[in-house]
Amino acid sequence: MKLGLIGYGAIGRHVEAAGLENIELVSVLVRRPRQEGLLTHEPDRFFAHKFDAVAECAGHEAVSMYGQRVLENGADFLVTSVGAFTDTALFDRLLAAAKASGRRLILPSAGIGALDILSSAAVGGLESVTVTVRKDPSAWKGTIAETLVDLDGLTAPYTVFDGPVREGARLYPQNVNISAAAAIAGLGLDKTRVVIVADPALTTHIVELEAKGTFGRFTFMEDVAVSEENRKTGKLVAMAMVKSVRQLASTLVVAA
Ligand SMILES: NC(=O)C1=CN([C@@H]2O[C@H](COP(=O)(O)OP(=O)(O)OC[C@H]3O[C@@H](n4cnc5c(N)ncnc54)[C@H](OP(=O)(O)O)[C@@H]3O)[C@@H](O)[C@H]2O)C=CC1
Ligand SMILES: O=C([O-])CC(=O)C(=O)O
Repeated sequence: MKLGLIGYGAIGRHVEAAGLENIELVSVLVRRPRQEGLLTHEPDRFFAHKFDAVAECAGHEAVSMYGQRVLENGADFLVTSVGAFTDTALFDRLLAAAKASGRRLILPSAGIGALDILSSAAVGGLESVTVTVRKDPSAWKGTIAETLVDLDGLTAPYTVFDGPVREGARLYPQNVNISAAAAIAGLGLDKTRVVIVADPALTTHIVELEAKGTFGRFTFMEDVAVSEENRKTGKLVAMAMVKSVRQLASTLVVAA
């Protein structure tokens, strides 16, 4: 199968570098102008290829700029920047494009676990779902958090957001896409709560997911090393994308 990649940063580079059996990576779309190897910044060059699947690891803007084109050209679209779907019109447009072309919009597990339990529990009905994301203050640089608190001066944990995922994932587009994935798997973007914390004691990303429903309840916690390339992104995300891409061409699929 032929794969396209959008984004060649902390996530995309690792997908390119990974062994992908039965998968040929044919082109990588980036933003800053360059043409080297498989890389191009020109969308028309990228879309001149025929893909079976395109994996986005680039950001919300890339989902809205290229998602429809990917699906209309007959490829499945794997989205890591799931927070882009806080824009309902975009989400509906991509779902309609996928349906019309008989392809799939795939939301990989990426930086969060337990989406398998959550989506199973949603079948029977959920009462409450909360995602808590804690990162060190540097991860919140360049975000609206800088207007709320002096990130460099923090000596104790500070909650920079507590509310519905639809708002939190829009305000922190590079940091809490996992909350949008959990919301879409479970109670939806408006009823799922996200708590976002800058914690100066941390050197890792701590993510907690708590859910209650007809099935019972579960709590999930992960303590994830920070990627060297991007302090906003955990190392698990690239590993998970390699797993999700490999599954596209794999005979055995675990945790689908
Ligand atoms: N679901 C999840 O668990 C997670 C999702 N994410 C999402 O993944 C995204 C990428 O993360 P990460 O790899 O750490 O980010 P990086 O900043 O390390 O890399 C981003 C890459 O995307 C490219 N890019 C950005 N915008 C565009 C665009 N409009 N068109 C084409 N290419 C573009 C950049 O191009 P260039 O090289 O030219 O600058 C760069 O190669 C995040 O912004 C976030 O939305 C991140 C972490 C977890
Ligand atoms: O890797 C993480 O910490 C999760 C992340 O950035 C995101 O969901 O956007």
